[in-house]
Amino acid sequence: MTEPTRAVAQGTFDLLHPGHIHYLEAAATYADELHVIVARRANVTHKQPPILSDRQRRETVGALDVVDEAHRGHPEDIFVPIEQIDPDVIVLGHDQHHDATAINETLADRGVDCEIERAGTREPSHDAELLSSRAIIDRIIEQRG
Ligand SMILES: Cc1cc2nc3c(=O)[nH]c(=O)nc-3n(C[C@H](O)[C@H](O)[C@H](O)COP(=O)(O)O)c2cc1C
Ligand SMILES: Nc1ncnc2c1ncn2[C@@H]1O[C@H](COP(=O)(O)OP(=O)(O)OP(=O)(O)O)[C@@H](O)[C@H]1O
Repeated sequence: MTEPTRAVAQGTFDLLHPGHIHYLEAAATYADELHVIVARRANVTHKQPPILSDRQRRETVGALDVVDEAHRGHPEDIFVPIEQIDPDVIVLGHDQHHDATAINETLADRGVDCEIERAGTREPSHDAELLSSRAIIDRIIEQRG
């Protein structure tokens, strides 16, 4: 019997919304199993840190039907979980700043044979739909602050 293929998605996943679901469902189409790496709070330096703890974000993402396993990210070396999961494909989010060429070079250096793909964008389906954790926080501050 052949081994199931594995896709990896990754991100912060603070305050889940339909944009996250869209990304995870898109990533799941690339393989038999979807593994998600949830970024450590200390590594979220390109924007405001998440409201929810590392553990809560991992447990919530892991409870979604589309996700086979959610992993807490490594604190120092983001390629350690990748080496452990040994995916067939890493699916980047539509707006993620990561450079696919640089990731490919590191994967080759570390002996991981893996493709890089990029998921598409989910547009709002109605006026009030919020597809960003930051936008949800702004709405809370505006309405309850
Ligand atoms: C291939 C890959 C592996 C990653 N692994 C980790 C990890 O082990 N630990 C971690 O804290 N973040 C990890 N990240 C997440 C990044 O550190 C970054 O915080 C994340 O991409 C933020 O995405 P967002 O702005 O879409 O939430 C990884 C990112 C990539 C592209
Ligand atoms: N509207 C969307 N369409 C497609 N993918 C999305 C959408 N929103 C988020 N994602 C994807 O979900 C993953 C995790 O996203 P992240 O945790 O950064 O959420 P976010 O809501 O975009 O955050 P923030 O609002 O704080 O920037 C990323 O790969 C991101 O590209």
